Amino acid sequence: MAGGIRIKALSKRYGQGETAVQALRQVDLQVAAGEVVGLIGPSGSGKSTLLKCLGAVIEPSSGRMVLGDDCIYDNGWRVRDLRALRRDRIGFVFQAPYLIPFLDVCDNVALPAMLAGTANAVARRRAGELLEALDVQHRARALPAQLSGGEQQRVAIARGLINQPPVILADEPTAPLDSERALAVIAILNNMAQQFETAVIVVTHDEKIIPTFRRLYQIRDGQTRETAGEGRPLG
Ligand SMILES: Nc1ncnc2c1ncn2[C@@H]1O[C@H](COP(=O)(O)OP(=O)(O)OP(=O)(O)O)[C@@H](O)[C@H]1O
Repeated sequence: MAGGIRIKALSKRYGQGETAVQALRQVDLQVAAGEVVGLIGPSGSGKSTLLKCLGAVIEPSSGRMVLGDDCIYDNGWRVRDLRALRRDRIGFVFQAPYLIPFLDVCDNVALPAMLAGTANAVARRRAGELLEALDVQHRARALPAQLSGGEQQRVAIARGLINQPPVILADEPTAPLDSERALAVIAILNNMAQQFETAVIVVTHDEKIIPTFRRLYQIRDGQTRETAGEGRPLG
């Protein structure tokens, strides 16, 4: 597989001895470039732990993860610079947009590219293109507080895409949005996935968007099960 992400027999245990918690047990998951999958499961089932392992925020206890053609973890071995990996190859979209209040929309989007060493003018031009693709270019000079919730979330998606990461991890990206805006965000993630060949994983409890996924992973007690989704059309 040229792009995308896959994990094999990934396990994560927190702590030691009697108080240890086995949060993930031999999880397998595979998302191709251009694909959007849902990850659902009850509270405490391991969703956040899985997302943090996929995002190289925490290290799994065992198992293998491959991003594109590169092995990231392999049973105790790991790539040296997880920080660079997170910055350059993983896009995060959260429930709250976490925009920087004193930077305008364009600079909020451009910042991760600037931090990765892209010249400011190039980063801002790329930010402008993404804002256009997400239909918020008219708000480029506004401060985040001047935007609606849906606009802020689109800006956060643009920021997640600025370094053209092969993987986007979205944690409850539609929770605060009404039905129409929630479906619009999922439509955008689908378009972006296809346009930029990005693998997108959406953790969600949101009943409004679950029927839109073609493929879902259900997680329970740290184990995943792959199911076919309804794949309901988005527009
Ligand atoms: N840092 C930690 N130390 C110890 N145990 C943890 C830690 N983080 C999570 N856990 C435990 O691991 C299990 C999985 O937690 P996780 O946060 O991944 O679940 P979740 O599905 O994301 O839950 P929610 O939907 O409530 O956020 C739970 O039993 C939780 O108590």
